[in-house]
Amino acid sequence: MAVKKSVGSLKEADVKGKRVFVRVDLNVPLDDNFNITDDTRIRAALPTINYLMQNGARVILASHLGRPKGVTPKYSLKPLVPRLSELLGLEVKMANDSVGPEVEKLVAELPEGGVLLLENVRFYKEEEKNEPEFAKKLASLADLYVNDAFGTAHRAHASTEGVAKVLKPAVAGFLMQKELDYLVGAVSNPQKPFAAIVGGSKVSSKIGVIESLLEKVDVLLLGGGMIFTFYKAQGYAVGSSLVEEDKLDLATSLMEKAKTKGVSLLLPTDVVIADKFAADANSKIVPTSEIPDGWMGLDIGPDAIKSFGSALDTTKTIIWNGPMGVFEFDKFAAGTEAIAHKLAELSGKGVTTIIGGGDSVAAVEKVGLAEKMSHISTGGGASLELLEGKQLPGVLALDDA
Ligand SMILES: Nc1ncnc2c1ncn2[C@@H]1O[C@H](COP(=O)(O)OP(=O)(O)OP(=O)(O)O)[C@@H](O)[C@H]1O
Ligand SMILES: O=C(O)[C@H](O)COP(=O)(O)O
Repeated sequence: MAVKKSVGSLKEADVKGKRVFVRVDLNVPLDDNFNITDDTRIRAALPTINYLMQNGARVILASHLGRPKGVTPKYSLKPLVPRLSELLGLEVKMANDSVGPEVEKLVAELPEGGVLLLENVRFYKEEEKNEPEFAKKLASLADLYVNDAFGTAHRAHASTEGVAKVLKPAVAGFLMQKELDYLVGAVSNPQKPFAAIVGGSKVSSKIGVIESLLEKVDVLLLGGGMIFTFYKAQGYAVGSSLVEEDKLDLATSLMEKAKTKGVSLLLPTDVVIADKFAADANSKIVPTSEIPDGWMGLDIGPDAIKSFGSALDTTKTIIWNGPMGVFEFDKFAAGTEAIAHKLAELSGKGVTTIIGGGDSVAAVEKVGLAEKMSHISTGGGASLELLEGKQLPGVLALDDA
């Protein structure tokens, strides 16, 4: 079955005066003083909330934060209220619970265009267990369901999946739709040539993505820690670089598969090596075939940056998942940053550039290029699962278009 992307649209729902239950992903990072350190996910939820407010809906927002076990004050959503209110230009009301009489009263008092934020749905163990009774309690609060929590759509939880089965219509919000348009639409029906750049630490966590992309792309560029498993599989010495010994055969078979499919698979020809895994390590640049004992590859080298750049120059669609090196250390961030700059440049020339979540998004944001990309996913695990060709339970449960 093709990955579902055609879902009921919010634009077609009648929302005036209606109580609308909106599942958002406000799982944002907070520091020790409960300050939000990255509000991307809050801003990404605004188009749907603003639309509902402007169209006279009574908006009930539900989200999780972190992975609490039971009621845990440190995972309360209360610290988000000031920022959310500021961004929406209205005073958002906060409930102390996510179900029950107090919440029902606050919902009943909500004016048209008003917004109520429920407390962390994961304070109830029933949420992650997707218990139908809990889903029914959530559903009883509203007249229709909107899922805009793309980042949590790979979880079959009560507020992401269970409630969509009992509260109808159940439609996608604008963020959810945009994520599906890019991560399913643009990837399954790309403008060609289509290139994928896959990095990150281990090949084991990216097998599904690489296998699925090999069916679709013309060019596959590999970077990050996983390349050393590919090099070792070809008989090269890789020093103390990250290697998954039990994945050597798999690396060989992925290279063979690329050949059979006519995919041009490029591995970096040179690497930046370090004498220890640390920000202040000594470093040098060597051809990938000449890594000395005791040294480890922590970034792709300048020749690789050049050849990756030329391979990308002729493409029309690019998807990127996973950093090219240990970009958290400045000394080993050049490869990842160069790819981010290349994609920004190509975006300006009309190439569709999609950043598939997780650390690559953090890297693009670090260099201030997020605005330049066609699409930056707000989902880590969710985007990875979509790129692997998996169905997301939170999407499957929504009405068909
Ligand atoms: N050569 C390398 N050696 C060791 N670690 C590396 C290397 N290159 C990149 N990494 C590390 O890989 C990590 C990211 O890997 P991961 O597989 O989690 O990528 P991701 O898919 O972008 O992230 P997420 O899993 O959060 O979606 C980074 O922390 C980075 O430091
Ligand atoms: O940050 C995420 O990836 C989502 O909010 C999902 O969170 P979870 O991994 O705790 O389910």
